[in-house]
Amino acid sequence: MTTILRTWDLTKVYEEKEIVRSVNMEIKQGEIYGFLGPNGAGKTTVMKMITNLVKPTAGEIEFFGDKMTHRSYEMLKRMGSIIEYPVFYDKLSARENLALHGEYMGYYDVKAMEEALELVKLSAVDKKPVKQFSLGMKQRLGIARAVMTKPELLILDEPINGLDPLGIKELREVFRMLSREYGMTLLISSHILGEIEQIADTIGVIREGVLVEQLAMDTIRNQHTQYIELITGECTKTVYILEHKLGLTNYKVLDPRTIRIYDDIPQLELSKAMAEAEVELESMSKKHHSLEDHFVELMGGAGIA
Ligand SMILES: Nc1ncnc2c1ncn2[C@@H]1O[C@H](COP(=O)(O)OP(=O)(O)OP(=O)(O)O)[C@@H](O)[C@H]1O
Repeated sequence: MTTILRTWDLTKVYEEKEIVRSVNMEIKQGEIYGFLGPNGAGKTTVMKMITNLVKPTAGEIEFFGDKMTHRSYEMLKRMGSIIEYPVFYDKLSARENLALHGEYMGYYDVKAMEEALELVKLSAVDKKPVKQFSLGMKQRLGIARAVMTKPELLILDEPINGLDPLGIKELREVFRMLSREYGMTLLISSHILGEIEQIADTIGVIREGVLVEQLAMDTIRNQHTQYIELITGECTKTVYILEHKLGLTNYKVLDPRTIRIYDDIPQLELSKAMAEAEVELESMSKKHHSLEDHFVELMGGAGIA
């Protein structure tokens, strides 16, 4: 897969504080990259640097292998974005807004405009001024405006923020359509895991300006599947059996009574070994380590789900 965007040690300092710290992000062509992190983690700042709204303090950004500078106008034309809230002429209709934008961008193409409105299901909303639009409609119009010029990379900062469940569902369908049918690459930020995990191919997690994880969703799902949880009053003895009798290494002692085993071992074999060593177990159960658990751990307990 071709890399469309890569950042090398991207850093931003505001008032002597590193808001973004050496971020190495890699976005592949055609994927949906979910950029996840709690409020204030630095997502918007990274996106602003990518779209040339803010100058990096250090580090580099490459778009299709070419280094970006603040004069890379041709590269920037190949990106579409909505950073923070989209602003419109609110007395004008959706079509009038798109037409104005097209003229301004030197890209007046009625067919592209109609296609964009169709894509976000706004083509039937004819004369209504934008000020009468719901938040979801405004977000969709923002997307229509951003995709009208057929960008290769679409950057959306918290597009789902404030939307009701129906609005979220509609937007998700738009994202999938853009990715699958138009082959567009999407970088979407959110502080809510549930919104991102359903659509992202890759997830990048940012915490206090540091990219703490960047992995394919499939890998994350496979890594965090099942484990066996043991509750026992004889933790030390149990650990000894796990290591020396069963040769297990991938386990975690959660507290003096709870052990989680991530190694793949049949429960029967485990209980037999414990019985032979006369270890008393209060319980043994197979459990699922949810993605939510994983991300909450990764964020150091910050609620992002
Ligand atoms: N121009 C600025 N000057 C000083 N500090 C700033 C500036 N812009 C952002 N910050 C600070 O940088 C930090 C990261 O902000 P940023 O908006 O990038 O985070 P975020 O992850 O997008 O969060 P949110 O979802 O709340 O916008 C915050 O602490 C913010 O106060």
